[in-house]
Amino acid sequence: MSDNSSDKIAVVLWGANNIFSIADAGDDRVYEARIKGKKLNTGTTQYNPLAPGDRVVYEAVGGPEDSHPSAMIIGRVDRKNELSRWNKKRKQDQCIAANIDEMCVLSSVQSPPFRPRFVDRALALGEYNRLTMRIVINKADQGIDDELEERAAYYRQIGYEVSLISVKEGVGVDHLLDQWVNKEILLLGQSGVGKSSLLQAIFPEQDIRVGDINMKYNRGRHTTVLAKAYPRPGHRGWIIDTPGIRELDLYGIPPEDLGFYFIDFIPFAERCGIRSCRHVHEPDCAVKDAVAQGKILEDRYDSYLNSLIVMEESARKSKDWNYNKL
Ligand SMILES: Nc1nc2c(ncn2[C@@H]2O[C@H](COP(=O)(O)OP(=O)(O)OP(=O)(O)O)[C@@H](O)[C@H]2O)c(=O)[nH]1
Ligand SMILES: [Zn+2]
Repeated sequence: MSDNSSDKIAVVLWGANNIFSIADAGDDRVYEARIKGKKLNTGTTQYNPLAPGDRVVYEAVGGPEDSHPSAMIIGRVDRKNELSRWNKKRKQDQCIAANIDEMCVLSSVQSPPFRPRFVDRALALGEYNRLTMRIVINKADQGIDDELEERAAYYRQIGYEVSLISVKEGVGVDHLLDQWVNKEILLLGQSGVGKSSLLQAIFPEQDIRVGDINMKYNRGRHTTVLAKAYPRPGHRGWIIDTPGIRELDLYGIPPEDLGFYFIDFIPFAERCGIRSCRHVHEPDCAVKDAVAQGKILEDRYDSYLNSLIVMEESARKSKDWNYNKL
């Protein structure tokens, strides 16, 4: 549905078992909300009708004096974009977050070491979903070696923002926050890179241990809180944490299209001898030539091959794989 000027609109912060936490910038309140009539008409077949970042039209239940305000959700405002994944158990598409202004791929210099495969997979997924992306490398206090320096320079050269920060030493965090004013940011990162530490630094008054939510609403059911939005003071933007995302797969992308989502390949791929070139063993492959000439970073090509093998494997194995999502 599209929003009407008289509607009350709130942002979904998170949800579990059809109970949603929604925040209205207008009255600066957070409501515990349920869907009116149990089912929301969203026009999609996703497992979850709402995800963090969704704008919803709602009606407050009770008065403004209520210390635990509750609400009924009447509709969902059309999404400008979304990131979803395949829920293997339910065999259904599951939205991680909606209306994302920037997807931030968080990694670290050491412990855990910088993982280019994860970063490149995340970038491909973001490209596929037409998201704007930033790479943030935390733990800069541990010292950046030449290899990582080269990698960061390459990412910048192909068009991604790269930020080097140290949450521990407070370096770079304020600059990031300046860039994120009035934006909705989705944070993705592997365990241990400092995602909770970053969130805690940004929201010192919040208790970032997300396990609590799961325990409260998760008894006997198998719902994981995939993502949770934190509104910045004064609703000057939202930051969405993804505690329930342990791994990323390139859901939705047909393996033969993967090359389109490695943006540094695109100018070369147009010159490949075969139109449907996968840039593996095909003759006259301009992408492979560019790798040999150092125009494409070899390690990015390794990331591509690595993902392609995994995707082709799972496409063969699984009939659940939804090839024709788009
Ligand atoms: N040296 C250094 N250590 C950091 C920095 N930021 C976080 N750490 C440490 O890295 C470890 C992991 O940080 P967390 O914030 O728990 O990482 P996480 O990404 O939330 O990991 P999970 O909780 O497993 O998802 C902790 O011991 C932090 O103190 C940093 O900038 N520099
Ligand atoms: Zn090719």
